[in-house]
Amino acid sequence: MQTPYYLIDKSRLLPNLEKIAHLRETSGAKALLALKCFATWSVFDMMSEYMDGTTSSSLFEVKLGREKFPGETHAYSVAWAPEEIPEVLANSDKVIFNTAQQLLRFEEASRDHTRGLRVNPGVSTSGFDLADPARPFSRLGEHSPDTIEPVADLISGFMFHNNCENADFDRFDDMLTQIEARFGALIRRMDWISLGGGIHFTGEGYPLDRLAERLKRFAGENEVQVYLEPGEAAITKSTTLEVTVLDTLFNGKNLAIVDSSIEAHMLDLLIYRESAKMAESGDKEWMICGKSCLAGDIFGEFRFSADLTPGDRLSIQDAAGYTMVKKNWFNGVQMPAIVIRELDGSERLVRGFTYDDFAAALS
Ligand SMILES: Cc1ncc(COP(=O)(O)O)c(C=O)c1O
Ligand SMILES: NCCCCNCC[C@H](N)C(=O)O
Repeated sequence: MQTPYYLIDKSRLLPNLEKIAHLRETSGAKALLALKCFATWSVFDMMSEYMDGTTSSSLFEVKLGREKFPGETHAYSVAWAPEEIPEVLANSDKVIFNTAQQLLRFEEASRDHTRGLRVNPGVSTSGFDLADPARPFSRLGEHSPDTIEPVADLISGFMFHNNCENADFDRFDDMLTQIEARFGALIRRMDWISLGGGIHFTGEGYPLDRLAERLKRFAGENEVQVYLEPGEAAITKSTTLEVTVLDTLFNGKNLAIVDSSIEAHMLDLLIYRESAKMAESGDKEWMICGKSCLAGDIFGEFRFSADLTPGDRLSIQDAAGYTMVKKNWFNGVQMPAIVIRELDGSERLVRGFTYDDFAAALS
């Protein structure tokens, strides 16, 4: 297979999905895939056996979820445009408004639809200001019970999303208790509550059964159906970005240039200033660099058992979340193909990209 390509390995996806299924069974919560994180629909047939549907952040994601992922389709956007509403309603089971003003603006049009409102609890867990939903002056959801109360009869659910890569169950538990203290009276008037994504419950050692117990208790005490919206947790560690070394040089450090670009193919790492991950180890230190013209197009510094030479193949780990959905044509660098490794080990190319795709992205 010609590199670069994202390799989605179903045998590495499966353990995440099995944990999701266990959580659903033991807690009663429903799990919706957050398409903003991962929208590679060629594996939706498998994922939909373990999950209840999708949630979205735009009209196009709503339509993709409805078209490609059996089950429930939740439609959320930070702001809906009037012209989007008919298609949003036609393609979703629930529509979630970000503000009371949006809800009132589209009240008549959406009257026959199941409706919800995003609530910002003002507490969050995020190591990144950029991804902190409760950052100062956050536009993400209504903050005050006083603003929500007058519109509460127009909706049947709330969506809270205030976690980001949160692997600390006690912190989650504590924040949920704070949410109940502040919004409990309103929550008990609802039929369903989404607690969003950002809970790293498929990670190694996460106390899944404590989470299940907490969700079940929350649902029981408030008499609501709970939803979770996992993105990263659903696909973590399932995928690699397969690349080839094109050139090497020494400039105070050993540098290897690969046929990919962090800017174009793993943009989140650059945005959040994180290193890529490599499975190898050894005593040979190499900096792995992208082939775009950006001086800082660097995947990271890694150790290998042998020095690298042109033609060597490398697997950049954990390359599913917020990668394929954000890939771009910067520098016209060859966009990685998408390959699926089936459970029997066979590999199939599900999407390749050509010069025509590059040219068609602009006019
Ligand atoms: C409303 C909402 N739900 C779910 C998610 C998915 O989060 P994660 O991929 O961290 O699980 C996000 C992330 O932006 C979100 O904003
Ligand atoms: N690995 C660095 C942080 C990634 C942030 N995750 C994506 C965004 C998140 N779901 C959000 O709530 O904005």
